[in-house]
Amino acid sequence: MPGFRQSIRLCRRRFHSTTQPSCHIRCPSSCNNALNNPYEEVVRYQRHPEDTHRLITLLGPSGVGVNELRRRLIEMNPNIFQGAIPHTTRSPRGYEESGREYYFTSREIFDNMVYNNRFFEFGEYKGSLYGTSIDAVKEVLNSGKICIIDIEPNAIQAVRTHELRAYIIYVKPPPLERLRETRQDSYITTDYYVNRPFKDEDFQEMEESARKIEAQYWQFFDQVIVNDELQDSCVQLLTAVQRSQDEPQWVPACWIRPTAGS
Ligand SMILES: Nc1ncnc2c1ncn2[C@@H]1O[C@H](COP(=O)(O)OP(=O)(O)OP(=O)(O)O)[C@@H](O)[C@H]1O
Repeated sequence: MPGFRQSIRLCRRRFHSTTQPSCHIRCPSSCNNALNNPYEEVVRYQRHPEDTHRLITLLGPSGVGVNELRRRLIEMNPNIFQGAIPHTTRSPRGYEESGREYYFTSREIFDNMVYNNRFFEFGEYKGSLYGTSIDAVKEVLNSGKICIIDIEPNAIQAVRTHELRAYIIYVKPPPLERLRETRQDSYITTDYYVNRPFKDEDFQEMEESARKIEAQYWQFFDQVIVNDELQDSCVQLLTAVQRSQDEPQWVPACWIRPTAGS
């Protein structure tokens, strides 16, 4: 879905580069806000085979390869892995079908969903609204598949719920020297160019952004993948995703419903 990726990405970029609030993140009232609380009670959690899968959430600085990794994982086995279909208020193009590329909705319905906190994040790009909804994620999970989405760091709180039990994977840039070597033939999408080769300042921006994300959110990462060689990163991602579903993990205690007397 290049259209969506590009639109939401550019809408995110505008949000970061200006003070104009063009991209919005949902802040849930469930659990206490762990961001403001340095200590969080955790418990060991083992997913039961009949439980829905944990939501796989990727995040990282812009351009690091989050979307590439997500795309490759889904391509590996589309019967197991699936992204969430985004909502948009833009009109469908000839080949597009509602519920396949996007859920095409009116602005009124979209606004209603915003009002009812149904989006993890949403934003406006070229006059149209785009967003990832909780219901779209739940639809994938309820179908028995593993849902994999990418989010902005600010949306971490919105996915850390007992319903979604998000497993958060941080995609970290390798050192500058390795970025230069591995991205020689890669292209970055910016506000001005759909695709152009990476420059040193893109790498520096990526590193700066990574530092900020890590300083603020490190404690929420279940797994860190240094995206050096793409093939290695894909293997690491697949292993992490399998582990997240099949092996016991530490999760916030408030995700596990308290039993009487405990
Ligand atoms: N390990 C890698 N080695 C070489 N090129 C890579 C690697 N990872 C990603 N790329 C390339 O870097 C470019 C940017 O990756 P991608 O579009 O996934 O970024 P992103 O993290 O989703 O950023 P944004 O949120 O800004 O879209 C793409 O052309 C992608 O193919």
